[in-house]
Amino acid sequence: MALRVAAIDFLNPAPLMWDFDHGPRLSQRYDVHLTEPSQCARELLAGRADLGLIPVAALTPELAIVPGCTIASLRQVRSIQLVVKGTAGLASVRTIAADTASRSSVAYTQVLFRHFLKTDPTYLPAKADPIPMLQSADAALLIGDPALHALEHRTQIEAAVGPCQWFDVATEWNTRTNLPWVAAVWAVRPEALPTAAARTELIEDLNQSRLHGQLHTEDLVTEWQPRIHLPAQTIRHYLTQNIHYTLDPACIEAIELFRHLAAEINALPPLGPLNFLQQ
Ligand SMILES: C=C(O[C@@H]1C=C(C(=O)O)C=C[C@H]1O)C(=O)O
Repeated sequence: MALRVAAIDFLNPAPLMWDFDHGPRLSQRYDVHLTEPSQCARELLAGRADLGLIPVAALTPELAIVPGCTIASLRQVRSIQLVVKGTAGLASVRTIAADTASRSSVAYTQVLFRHFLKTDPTYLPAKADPIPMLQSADAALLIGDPALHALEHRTQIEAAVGPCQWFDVATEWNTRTNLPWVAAVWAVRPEALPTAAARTELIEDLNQSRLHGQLHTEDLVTEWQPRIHLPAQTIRHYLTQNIHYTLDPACIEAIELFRHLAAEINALPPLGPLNFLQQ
């Protein structure tokens, strides 16, 4: 039976998805469903998917992280923007309209304000549409492709709502912790992979797909340009410089610190030691 996969319908996971999207090899063994990050986590946790590319904010002790792949950023991610109206900076923010597609970025923003800045803004769930968001709150938290588009349309947005300051949430985290910012990992319900052979095959499939995707950046730029309507150079830079795809020791340390701080401020339940899928 094919493994049911919940994956994210944004540009950033595209390199991880290369082998799923190109050629029949994986399409026979995996049944992929694309949705938004918060929904991927819901599907995995409800047992409607066996494997999910899920926000690190949604990890639970029952799930196992598949080693090797991540959606992270070493410094500037571009696609997680906290747009603050006016010029008074982060300290002035009392209300944030937040994209409901996000789990990790909302929790990182809560850590930023409550732990680091010692303020506690209110979050207003919103659709990813910067002008109405900024008309209804002091700030807007945009994630994924809508954030990349908003950056391209800064002038129009500021013409409608007035001058804004644009904060890159990954940079804010990295400046304060000296660690990468980690958004998502592949996670699995371990009971879906009862044999060592199945676990080894999954780890190899996902890591091979990442390596192949990273070797095909120019093909991804060509494929995504008509889909996302961004300049080729922006897509290329995003896939090669903004997003970091390897779940290395610094990323693991970052997940641990993020979940520890998020639990301390009661933004997320405590997670305990990270659980990795063993071969
Ligand atoms: C880098 C990004 O990371 C995404 C953001 C997530 C979140 O905020 O919960 C989850 C998964 C990632 O694909 C992005 O979408 O911009």
